Amino acid sequence: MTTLPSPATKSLDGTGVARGIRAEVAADAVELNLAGTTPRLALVVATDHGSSAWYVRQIARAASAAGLLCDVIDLGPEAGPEQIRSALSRLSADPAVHGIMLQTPLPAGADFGELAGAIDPAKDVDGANPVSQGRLAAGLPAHPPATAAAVLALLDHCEIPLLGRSCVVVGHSNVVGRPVAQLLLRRDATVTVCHRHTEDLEAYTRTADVLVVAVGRPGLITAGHVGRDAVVIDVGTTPTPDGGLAGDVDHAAVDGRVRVLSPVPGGVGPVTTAQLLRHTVRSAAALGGGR
Ligand SMILES: Nc1nc(=O)c2c([nH]1)NC[C@@H]1CN(c3ccc(C(=O)N[C@@H](CCC(=O)O)C(=O)O)cc3)C=[N+]21
Repeated sequence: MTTLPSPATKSLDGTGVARGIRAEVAADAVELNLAGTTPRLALVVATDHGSSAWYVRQIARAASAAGLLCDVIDLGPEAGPEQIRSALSRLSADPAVHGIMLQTPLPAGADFGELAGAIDPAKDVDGANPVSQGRLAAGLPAHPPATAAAVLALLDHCEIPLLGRSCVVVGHSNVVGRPVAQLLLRRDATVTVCHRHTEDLEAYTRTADVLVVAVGRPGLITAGHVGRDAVVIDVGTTPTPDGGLAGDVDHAAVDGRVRVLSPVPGGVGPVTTAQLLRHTVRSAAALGGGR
């Protein structure tokens, strides 16, 4: 009997996938512009958090390169809930705006779900309104959160089969874990959702053909948590003291053990930004009107 060599791990190229999506978005934006609609995305910011500021700059740059307009409405970290709500309501009523995103984190006392209720679901390009989340769960058309959509875009890019497969999602946040589970269910995967109170996490994650981890705890997933041949999507992005980013997966420990692994940085992150733009051109096409 010979021992099989450990499988080589393929690293997912999120940057390349994002580039492809941005090219599609740019082509769609040309068509929309010719038809008289310039897709317009509005970002509402009420935080001075570094990760949000970085993301806002990134979105603005990618939007302008793809032929979309992007407005940043910076209300400052002291903004009150009513101020945020009225900005979202005004943008929802503005026919020139096709996409609206409320950045997290929010000031203390502001509830994300409550405020996102003021975003017109037709413009809710980051799937934040509880109505969008409900529609997603009910299998109705809705934009999923961009990060959740990015996870599926990466899996689809590699043609990972989902129907009937064991998919384990670690993390049950409204921005990633829950909507990813809903998207996987829509594809008839067998979905298990684990979270901070799950006992014996490894027992679940080891069974996964596809493992999606989105909790924000570096090193949570290590060699004992993954089966050979698993496809692992690492959604964590925790800043490290040296100015880098750490995912939730111990990449050195699982490398060579799993079949596919999405890196951090360069995995889900860049696809998230591209997906937000994709949702915006889709909304612009559906809404039309107003330049
Ligand atoms: N409502 C809401 N939805 C969000 O999705 C949301 C938000 N608020 N607030 C801020 C955070 C931050 N965020 C990132 C997206 C992409 C990268 C990204 O592309 N990162 C690069 C690397 C960045 C680097 O090198 O520093 C990567 O992963 O390769 C990072 C962070 C989305 N956020």
